[in-house]
Amino acid sequence: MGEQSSEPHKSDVRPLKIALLGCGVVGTEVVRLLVTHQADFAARVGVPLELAGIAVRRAGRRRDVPVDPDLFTTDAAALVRRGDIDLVIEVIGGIEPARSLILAALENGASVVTANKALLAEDGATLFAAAEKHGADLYYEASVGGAIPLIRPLRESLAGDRVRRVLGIVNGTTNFVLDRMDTEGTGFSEALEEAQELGYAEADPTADVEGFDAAAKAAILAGLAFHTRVLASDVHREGITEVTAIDIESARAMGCVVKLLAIAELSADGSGVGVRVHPAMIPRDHPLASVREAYNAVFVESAAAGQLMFYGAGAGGAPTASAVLGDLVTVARNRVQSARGAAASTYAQLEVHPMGETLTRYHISLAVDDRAGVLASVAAAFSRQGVSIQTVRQEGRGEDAQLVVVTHQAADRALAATVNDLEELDSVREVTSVMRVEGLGDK
Ligand SMILES: NC(=O)C1=CN([C@@H]2O[C@H](COP(=O)(O)OP(=O)(O)OC[C@H]3O[C@@H](n4cnc5c(N)ncnc54)[C@H](O)[C@@H]3O)[C@@H](O)[C@H]2O)C=CC1
Ligand SMILES: N[C@@H](CC=O)C(=O)O
Ligand code: NA
Repeated sequence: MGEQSSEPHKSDVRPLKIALLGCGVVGTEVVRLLVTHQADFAARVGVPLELAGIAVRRAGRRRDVPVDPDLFTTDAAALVRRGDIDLVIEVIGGIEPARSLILAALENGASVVTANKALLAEDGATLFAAAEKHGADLYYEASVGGAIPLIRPLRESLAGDRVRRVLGIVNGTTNFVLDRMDTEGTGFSEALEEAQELGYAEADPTADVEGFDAAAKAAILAGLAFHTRVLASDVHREGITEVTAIDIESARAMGCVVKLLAIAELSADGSGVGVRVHPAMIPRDHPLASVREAYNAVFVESAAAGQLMFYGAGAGGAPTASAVLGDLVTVARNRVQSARGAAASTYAQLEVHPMGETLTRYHISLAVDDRAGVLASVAAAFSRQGVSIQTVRQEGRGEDAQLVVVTHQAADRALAATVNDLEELDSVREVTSVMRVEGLGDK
């Protein structure tokens, strides 16, 4: 920062008091930045912001934050109910006690900033209703894409356009793991441990590697993009635990890289949305292929704006704290002006279509017998499900014979049924790799 107020705040102005819930990876950085840049915050908001309490799970732990130790409490419920608290930052994560604490804070009239995508994608409606009822703000920029401004552009900048598709990498941990597997041949567990040490992973990293975190983010993005309500449980979800070194090699052989993608699309007739999270191969010259380490990137396609791309640090303490503090300044400014941000817009009430109806393309590698007629039997399996093949090539001979098939677009259900059929063929010794392909065009 470094920017200073040209007019120092007046000492008789009542500061806005902040309760911080959780002092882990993100919370620690929030405190550090809030304290270090106190004067800038006061200048930007118009009144000083004062950290009035920090709720932690365990008392007495040595914490590397520059504040009075008396601010720490293990009684988060009492802290959010205090009459002097204006703003609450929730960075505990998970469903409970975060939900009860946010509801109590809103009932108490405080505005809330949260990074908690799991909670928003499970029960955001209850939280937004409480914010509305009590005339408070509920902001959540850090919940998707860490530091990257995504919530505000969708909620405000694109509010006059019609979004058709959102496609991106929204989980830093899995991108970090897949990137290490691809570029350095690192094993899955080793790469995951490194991501945990760097503070990217959720408290339970299953949420990352099984795609729950990305599914929650996809639900939030889809809801905002299409003005509807989407829950994490509506999202088709596949994580990266089944991605093998063979998949990564197969992708490389076809000039692709494997990424965990989150995709939300409006159906052709606009009557519904499809929302999915799964690993997919994308061409190495696709912009998403160059998203490395824990970075995130999201494409938004809309009717008037065309294609927009948002890129940046999707995880980590300081980047996430940046988004939290951006929201904090906004809700604090609103409070100073006795104003509120716009309520959540969910008027469209779109149906969420099942994955089976979604049009996708598959890359399939098969270990096959190397004899006449095998290609015909494989092609027949595709044809039985009405799936058109774009390319097929044989690699290796004899015991090493492999067929690599890339399909045209088809309903995902037909592609999955084709894979089942292939597994039953005598001439197919093993289906060695199956993965969806994105970014090759729609046909
Ligand atoms: N770490 C990251 O890169 C990002 C995290 N987020 C979200 O930010 C939130 C916080 O994440 P992290 O800081 O990484 O998690 P963390 O696990 O490092 O920190 C959470 C803290 O909350 C504390 N806590 C648990 N129960 C508590 C209670 N009842 N009262 C007070 N404190 C309690 C824990 O002891 C822990 O210190 C989560 O919702 C996460 O999904 C969002 C974007 C990025
Ligand atoms: N665990 C998440 C943190 C940010 O949301 C991730 O890895 O992206
Ligand atoms: Na963000």
